[in-house]
Amino acid sequence: MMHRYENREALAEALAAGVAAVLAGGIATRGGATLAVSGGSTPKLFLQTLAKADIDWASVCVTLVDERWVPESSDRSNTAFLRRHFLQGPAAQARFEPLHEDAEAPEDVLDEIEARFSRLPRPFDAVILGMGGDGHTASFFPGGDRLVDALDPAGRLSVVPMRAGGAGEPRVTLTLPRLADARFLAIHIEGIEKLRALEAAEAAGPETEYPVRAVLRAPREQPLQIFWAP
Ligand SMILES: O=C(O)[C@H](O)[C@@H](O)[C@H](O)[C@H](O)COP(=O)(O)O
Repeated sequence: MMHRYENREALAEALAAGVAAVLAGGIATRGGATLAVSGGSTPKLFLQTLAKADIDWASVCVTLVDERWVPESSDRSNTAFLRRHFLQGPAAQARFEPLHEDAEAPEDVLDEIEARFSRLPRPFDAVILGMGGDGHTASFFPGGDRLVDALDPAGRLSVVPMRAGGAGEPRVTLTLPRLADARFLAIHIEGIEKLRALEAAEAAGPETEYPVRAVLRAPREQPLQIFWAP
């Protein structure tokens, strides 16, 4: 289902209101809620808006859909981005589950990260994905060395490392099955270039070409929500 807004402010307000309602619903019915968000640049305004929502943030667990393997002191760190733009004000009460640990390579600590994520409630209440102009989402990059594992709908892992030409540093990413069963699943994109890339991804073709296809094609009870503004 496609939601188009006149501008990015209106999109941020609408998406934040929708996610806050989903989280409040999770808290009311299950006593807690889980939210996985994307890094990159697009989510900043949405996250700043969501952080002010009047919900019981202490009952919310927040995590990332993917992380760049850099220390938190790096301006490439999605964790640092979240701490700066989201885990502030009321939302500072949320519990943050990091995807990164202090180690040279993701493989050094992968078992610990996998174990932590396997203990989180499943499915997530809300997952908000971004998308790159090359059709990647989370760290499902075209040409990624673990792309097939990450997109395996029957895969049992929650987290895989990923290296790809377009990715910069090594990444860790939640896997397709861990993300695609979210109660509320959204892709948030802005700008005409990303809209065109999404349209290209909606056409027939292999998932390895535009990995976001795996998300677009995942069978779901509730429709995937796409949020776009120019
Ligand atoms: O860590 C990351 O890089 C993201 O989670 C990634 O999947 C992001 O959503 C897209 O690359 C879009 O990024 P922009 O919003 O910066 O265009």
